[in-house]
Amino acid sequence: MARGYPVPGQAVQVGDVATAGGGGEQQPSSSPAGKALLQGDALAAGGGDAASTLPSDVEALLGMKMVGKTKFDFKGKCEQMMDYIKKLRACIRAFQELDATHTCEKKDLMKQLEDVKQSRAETEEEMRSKQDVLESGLVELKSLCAGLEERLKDAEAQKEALLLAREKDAEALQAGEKDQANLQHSIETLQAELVTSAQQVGLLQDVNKRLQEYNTSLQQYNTKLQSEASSAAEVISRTQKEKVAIMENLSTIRGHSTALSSQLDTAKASLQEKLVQNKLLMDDADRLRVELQRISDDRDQRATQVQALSAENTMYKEWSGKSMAEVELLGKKAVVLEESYSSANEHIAVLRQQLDSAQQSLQFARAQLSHQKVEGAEHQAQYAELQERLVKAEQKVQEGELLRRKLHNTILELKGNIRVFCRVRPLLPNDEEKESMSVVQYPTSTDLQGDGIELLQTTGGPRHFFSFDKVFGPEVKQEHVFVEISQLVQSALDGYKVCMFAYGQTGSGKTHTMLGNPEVPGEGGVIPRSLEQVFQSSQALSAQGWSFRMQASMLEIYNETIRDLLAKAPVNTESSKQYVVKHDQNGNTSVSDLTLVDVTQWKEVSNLLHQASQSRSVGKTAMNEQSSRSHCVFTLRISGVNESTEQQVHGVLNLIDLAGSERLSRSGATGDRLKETQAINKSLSSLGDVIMAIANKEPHVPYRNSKLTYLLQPCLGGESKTLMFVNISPDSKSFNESLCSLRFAAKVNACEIGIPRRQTAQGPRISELYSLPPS
Ligand SMILES: Nc1ncnc2c1ncn2[C@@H]1O[C@H](COP(=O)(O)OP(=O)(O)OP(=O)(O)O)[C@@H](O)[C@H]1O
Repeated sequence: MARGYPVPGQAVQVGDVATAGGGGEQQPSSSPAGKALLQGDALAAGGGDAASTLPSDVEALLGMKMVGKTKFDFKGKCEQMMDYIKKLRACIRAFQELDATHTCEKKDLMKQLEDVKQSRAETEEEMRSKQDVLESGLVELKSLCAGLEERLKDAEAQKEALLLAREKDAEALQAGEKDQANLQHSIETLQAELVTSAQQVGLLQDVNKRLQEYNTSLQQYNTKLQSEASSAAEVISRTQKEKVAIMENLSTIRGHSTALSSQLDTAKASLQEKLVQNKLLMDDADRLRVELQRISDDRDQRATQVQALSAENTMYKEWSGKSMAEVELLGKKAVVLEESYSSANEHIAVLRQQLDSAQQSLQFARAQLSHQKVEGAEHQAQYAELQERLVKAEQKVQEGELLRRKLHNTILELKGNIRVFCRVRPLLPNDEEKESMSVVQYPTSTDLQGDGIELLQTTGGPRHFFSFDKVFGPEVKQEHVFVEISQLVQSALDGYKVCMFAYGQTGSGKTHTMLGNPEVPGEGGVIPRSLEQVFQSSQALSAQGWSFRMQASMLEIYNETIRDLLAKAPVNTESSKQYVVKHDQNGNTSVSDLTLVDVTQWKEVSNLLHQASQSRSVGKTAMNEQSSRSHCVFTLRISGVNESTEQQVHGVLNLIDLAGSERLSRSGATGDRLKETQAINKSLSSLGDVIMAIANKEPHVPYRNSKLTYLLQPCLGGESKTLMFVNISPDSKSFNESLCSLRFAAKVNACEIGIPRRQTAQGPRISELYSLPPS
């Protein structure tokens, strides 16, 4: 830790609390002394490779013993000590440089890591968006393609239906044509038949005519035969007459008559034959007439048929004409459909081309993606490597930090000073001035960063610079504050007496720092965090044979009276008890009648803290809604035994939230509040007197002037490792109080109280047996 230590002899004022003395207020300066120390120093000479050689050297350095020429060669020992401190400082500077290098390297690595992360995130984002676009395009194309394929299917189905219909129509047409041809043929046949029938009719008419003629001739022949029969009868009569005559000539004529009778019979037979023939001819004529009638009927029927067929033919011709039109229409439709089919085919081809190109671009994108995945994997590997390096760097930084703290602690132990941490609270909404301005500034020069604080009045005037072991700004969280004190807490388990107290004006954040709000995660202050750490570490140590007994007590000093905050009876009613503070020869402090509670885990302590907070004297003041009107002391006594090594340790952890100093002129307190304020200011003033006496190395230190200073005697007198938080309100109205507090803290910081003692039988420090939680 590179910080300017107070220059002895410089004027310090402790304001209301402390009187003027030598001190810690400084002008800002970066000390070149450290560099000078390094020059010629064996450790610093390592330069760039100090990191590799330093830890073992440091261990050697830490193990170094001061040996004088003789037992009483204090001067020699002192010189060695000074030399040793110089080396340690040089070592710390080397570690700080190493630390700075590691921090830079860490920052670089973090930056690289961030860059890689960002570029990777960008690439991934780009790829993702590209992939999204392509995938959405592909999905669109696929859906379009699917739509078109569906349409194509529909069109094909339509086309097939149309082709089927066309085929059917063509078949129907063919059938129609066939029918037409058949009909034509049958018409022709019928026409031929008609012609034949007409010819037959003509023939039959001819036959009829000829038969009529034949009939007429037969009738004429009959008439002739009848005329011949009458002429034959006349002949007979004449013959008769002649018979007579002839009878006379009968014999003659009889012969002649028999001849004539036979001739008549023959004629009669021939006539009969002719009649039969006539009848037959008449029958023939009738039959022919009937036949003619049938033929003419047939002809009529055929003519009707022909007419019907010609009508049917005409109708069919009309119908076939119509179906031809339909066929034509269907053909046209088919042509149109074929056209749309071919255009759909073309469209599909175009879409297929598009799909192909989209698939190609998708493939390309996939290739790009896989390429980028490979790149991503490379980035990942780089990232992992960087992270590994980062982890290593962080480890180095942590190791360096641990070693730095160890060295720093060793120096402080050797110096025998009270350590002082300054904490500035943020401006609060209820700070008196609405537009209150901070009067606090922090030096930015690297060797003072985190250690320096400047106070300057808003109205101008001189700057007041102070440096402490650590300065926490308003933004610093509880956990970061605790990181800085965790080593000190650990010392309690090592058998040291550890005392931490918070000092500052009322409302400056003492209770916030010491107790905080343990119920809210991350808001717990030093007390809950220290106890949690102690319990955790003691549990971890049980694996190495350690068993611990821990006892907690809590008291408050209110109006110079001690009150037991863990007493069963209410604090105000147990007046009979006399709480007397005693210190034994080993520097152990006890308070008679004080309740001691065995605790084994944080939960139990948490309940105790809750109980104590109910009993504590708290009131509303003009400066703080919840002002602590007493000094509150939490004590944890730790006794540890290691059965395997027979080691014993007895540590004490004192955590004190002091009441806040306040100016009566500002607080305007009256009545009980006035009495409280006066008691608080008196005890704080006694604390200032004690500090002044120690700082001035006076033979008498007035510890007994107040209960507080008497209780804190072992802590202030060099028996314990002591740390003081000086809490500051940054508002301009609190300038004077802040200046007083800082001056007092600087004085405390300059006090040499001696080297703390460890109460243990033997063996290494417990904290060396296990690693501390990472800071
Ligand atoms: N570092 C901080 N961050 C945020 N708030 C803080 C901080 N320090 C103090 N406060 C707030 O400031 C107020 C006063 O703080 P706190 O009660 O701790 O002061 P105090 O010094 O204990 O006062 P008193 O002496 O009167 O008891 C509280 O509301 C507290 O929450």
